[in-house]
Amino acid sequence: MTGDGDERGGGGAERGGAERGGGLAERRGVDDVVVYQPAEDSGLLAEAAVAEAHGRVLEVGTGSGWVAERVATERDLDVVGSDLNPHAAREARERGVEAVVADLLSPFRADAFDAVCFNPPYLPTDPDNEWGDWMERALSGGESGRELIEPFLADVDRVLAPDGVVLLLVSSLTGYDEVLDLIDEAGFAADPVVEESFPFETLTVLALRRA
Ligand SMILES: C[S@@+](CC[C@H](N)C(=O)[O-])C[C@H]1O[C@@H](n2cnc3c(N)ncnc32)[C@H](O)[C@@H]1O
Repeated sequence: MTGDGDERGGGGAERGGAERGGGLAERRGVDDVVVYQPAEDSGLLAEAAVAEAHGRVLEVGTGSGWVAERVATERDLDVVGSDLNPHAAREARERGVEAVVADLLSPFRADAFDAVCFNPPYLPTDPDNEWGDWMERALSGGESGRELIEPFLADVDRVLAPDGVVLLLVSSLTGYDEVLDLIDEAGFAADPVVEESFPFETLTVLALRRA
């Protein structure tokens, strides 16, 4: 998505549980529900994944499940979505996507996937301004913008089958060259698949293959 955190979330996220402070939503355990809804970044990841994915596919941070659903239906591939946010996993399942609650790649076994897609939370965020809710989890990449990208890249080789591909969305706000360095350190070579510029950022989806 384009611009700052509000713009990224404003078009892309839906806030549920309107009643707060002990209201019905909180009593039902759904206070502060936020699931990131498809936006420009989602569209770019879907375009790249439809073009490049093969075999068994994992979408990390699936949010609404919209990207995973597109890959499954347009390519007739077996796709699993995962998200730290249980409300997202549920929404993805309601869309027909097999989805699980997971922290990045931790529960998945070695060599499990032929393609792994990720549109990470990537906005650099001042720690004093972090909201600590599901919206912040969907948007914030911590102070550097790379706090989710770093552990993802450090572990993704493990779950990737031979000849596997990783499709990673990168924003210029996150530090493109710094992400390329992390990719290199993780033993991958990167090729841009799709790229689009907006007033405040350029979004690129990179295809990573073992160097
Ligand atoms: C920018 S949103 C992308 C959502 C969806 N893939 C899309 O493109 O529309 C990032 C997603 O990553 C999820 N997320 C954040 N931290 C995570 C973690 N540690 N493990 C898995 N998912 C995480 C968020 O809940 C959110 O759904």
